[in-house]
Amino acid sequence: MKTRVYDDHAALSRGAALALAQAIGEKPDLNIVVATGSTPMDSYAELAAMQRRGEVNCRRLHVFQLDAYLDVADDDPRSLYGWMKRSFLDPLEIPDERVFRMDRGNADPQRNCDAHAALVRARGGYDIAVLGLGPNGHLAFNEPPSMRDAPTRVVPLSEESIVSNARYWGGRDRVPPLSVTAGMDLLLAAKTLMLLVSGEGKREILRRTMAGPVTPMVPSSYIRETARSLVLADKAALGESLVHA
Ligand SMILES: N[C@@H]1[C@@H](O)[C@H](O)[C@@H](COP(=O)(O)O)O[C@@H]1O
Repeated sequence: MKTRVYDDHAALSRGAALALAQAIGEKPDLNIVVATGSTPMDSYAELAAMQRRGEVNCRRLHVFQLDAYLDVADDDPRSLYGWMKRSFLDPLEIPDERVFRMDRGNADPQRNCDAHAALVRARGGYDIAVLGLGPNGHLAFNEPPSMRDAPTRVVPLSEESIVSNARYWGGRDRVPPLSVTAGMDLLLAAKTLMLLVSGEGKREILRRTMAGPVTPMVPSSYIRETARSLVLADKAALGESLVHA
């Protein structure tokens, strides 16, 4: 695991966009899986601004969906696909045929998960995973406890995730209770795993991610086991002890 420290959220977003642009410049059709959530939104906007200036071309990327709420249709604006479309696919002008959704059309959602994981593997795995850090250390919707080899699967949302997503749904009772998520196995196998972390509210869980025990109770702690992981964090998230570590 490597760490890059940024002064604030704006610098983190520019740094993440630059890192992505460099990788895309080297391999324009790379396989990327992208988080929704608030943290990476400005990074995606920076990347889109770079594309408008002709500094990067993201139109040939292969984009994989990271997670989804079960039983929420893709055309619902609150779906995670809808969020990815607005924040990443549309601004970067990525055509539909280069996007791999977590197809939830099958009556058996686990079969969809298995098929999606097989597709990711058949296409060579993720080159880049852009991830956010859940309040309880979840990556995508790999809620604690999740082992390092947890597969792509249906997962009930944890209480922490329900609370943190309640603002998007108009109250905790309206948050969909089930999700599908890319597995820890796929995410940890990414050639580059970028974890974006911003703000003081993430300080304690980032400390546990980087310096606590490696444990299924903090799924994000497994990123320490691979040299292919990169934490991009602002000083507010890192706090004094980790900034100077
Ligand atoms: N399932 C999503 C994750 O993909 C996201 O990365 C994380 C952090 O979200 P945020 O960046 O808003 O803190 O929580 C959500 O529940």
